[in-house]
Amino acid sequence: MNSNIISQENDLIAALATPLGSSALAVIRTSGPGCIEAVAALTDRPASLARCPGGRLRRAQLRDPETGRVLDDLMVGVFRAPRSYTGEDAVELFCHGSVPGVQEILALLFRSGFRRAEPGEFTLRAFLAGKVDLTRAEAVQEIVSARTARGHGLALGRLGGSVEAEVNRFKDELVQIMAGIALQLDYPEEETGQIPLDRQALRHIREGLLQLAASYSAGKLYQEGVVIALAGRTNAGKSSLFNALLKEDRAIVSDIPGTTRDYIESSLDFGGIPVRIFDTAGLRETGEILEGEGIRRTGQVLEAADLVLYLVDGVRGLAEEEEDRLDRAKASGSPPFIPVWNKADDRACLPPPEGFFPVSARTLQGMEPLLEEVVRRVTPEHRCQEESPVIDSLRQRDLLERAAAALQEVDRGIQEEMPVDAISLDVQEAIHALGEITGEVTSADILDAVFQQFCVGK
Ligand SMILES: Nc1nc2c(c(=O)[nH]1)N(C=O)[C@@H](CNc1ccc(C(=O)N[C@@H](CCC(=O)O)C(=O)O)cc1)CN2
Ligand SMILES: Nc1nc2c(ncn2[C@@H]2O[C@H](COP(=O)(O)OP(=O)(O)OP(=O)(O)O)[C@@H](O)[C@H]2O)c(=O)[nH]1
Ligand SMILES: [Mg+2]
Repeated sequence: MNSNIISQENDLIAALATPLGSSALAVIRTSGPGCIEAVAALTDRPASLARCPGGRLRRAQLRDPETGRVLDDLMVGVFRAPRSYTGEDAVELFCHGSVPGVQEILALLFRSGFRRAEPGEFTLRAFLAGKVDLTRAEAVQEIVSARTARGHGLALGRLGGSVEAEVNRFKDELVQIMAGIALQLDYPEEETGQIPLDRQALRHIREGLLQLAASYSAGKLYQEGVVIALAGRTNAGKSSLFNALLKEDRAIVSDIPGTTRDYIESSLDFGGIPVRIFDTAGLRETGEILEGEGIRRTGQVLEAADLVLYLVDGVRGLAEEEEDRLDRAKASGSPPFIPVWNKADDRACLPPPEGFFPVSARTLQGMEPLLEEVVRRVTPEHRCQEESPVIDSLRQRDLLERAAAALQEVDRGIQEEMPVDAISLDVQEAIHALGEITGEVTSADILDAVFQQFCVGK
């Protein structure tokens, strides 16, 4: 990875900001000092574009200056420093969404003084220009990768500065406390012998930090989601339940055991949690080669699953080897599973054993309690209040925990009546960690690590 991306701040950069594919429009983003003139020189109206005020759109033809060939008839968005996303001069090209067309335009830009933007480089520049703090910059990528409306809403809140505000509030309180300590260090003669540190206030800040850190489990859940697999013996009704959950006729259902030969995957939104759900080949001892491979692949899916819905055909009942399998899974706790008693609509259905959820994939009876249980099982213990921000960055969580640990040291220091200057070091450590979250204090390595995770063009 490019580790000196920050030192190339003045380069002209360009990237496609939309997916490469056939579409109504495609957006190519460019940024850097002089980029307006550089793009203008590639059009049929260079003078007018070079004089174009910021925040305006102009229609133009893009031409290859060497051959005079027209590459596209497009709209050009002009932004003038510092009033742009990056804080630099910037130009956006709204072209026709043609794959070869877009590729030709990018190639022209790369021959004309632009280089390909690194992942996240536009947002990195916005951060370096002081347009956004690091939590908002991270939120930009979190918005792009959100998979449910809920995840998207939480990320939008972070872009709006919900995490930045909260972290700065904690930091300001600590800076106040630090100021009190500094005063005491400056005027030791006025020392009362009593350290003017409000332990209660410090504890309160520490709890707030830990609560925000703990919100990561919820943030991660809404962002990354969970994997749920349907398992059970052949004919239990896995594919029927899969179709019922997806509300579409996706998997083949038949009364022939072994209908599903390989796993099938789909996506669902379970109360805002993005779910990847797998229907698998039914489990049974078999000598048949093809099915044996299907079962091997079922094993792989089950291992990777966060939660397994284990289906039993309630008409047939539990097989002996099945009871053993469930007992073992229960004892080891892995993979976590919910036992489901299917075909409850059938008059011949046996009463469900203790702990089983009776359902019918056919009539959908019993689905509600089952789905509630699924959501309950995948939701982390920590449920945050609706208004409080939820973080989705491991980096931010680690720094919050580091700040909280430093405050614990402060508390210990006060209790053990350590010298004030020693205690102040831990307060400073906490302030420093919070400053790293917002990017107030940071290093090139940290920035590289953060922006590497971005899309190109963001
Ligand atoms: N065409 C386009 N759409 C976009 C973006 C973009 O960069 N370009 N965005 C990118 O993610 C998002 C919007 N975010 C943006 C943030 C700041 C500025 C900007 O130019 N800010 C200037 C001027 C503000 C103004 O004129 O009112 C500034 O902050 O000074 C633009 C978009 C989503 N939609
Ligand atoms: N009465 C009743 N029949 C069901 C129900 N669910 C599934 N079936 C029937 O059971 C048979 C097997 O269903 P599938 O969904 O294909 O079962 P499976 O577990 O995917 O089977 P394999 O892919 O072979 O492992 C089909 O004939 C379904 O119509 C149910 O809730 N009630
Ligand atoms: Mg099946």
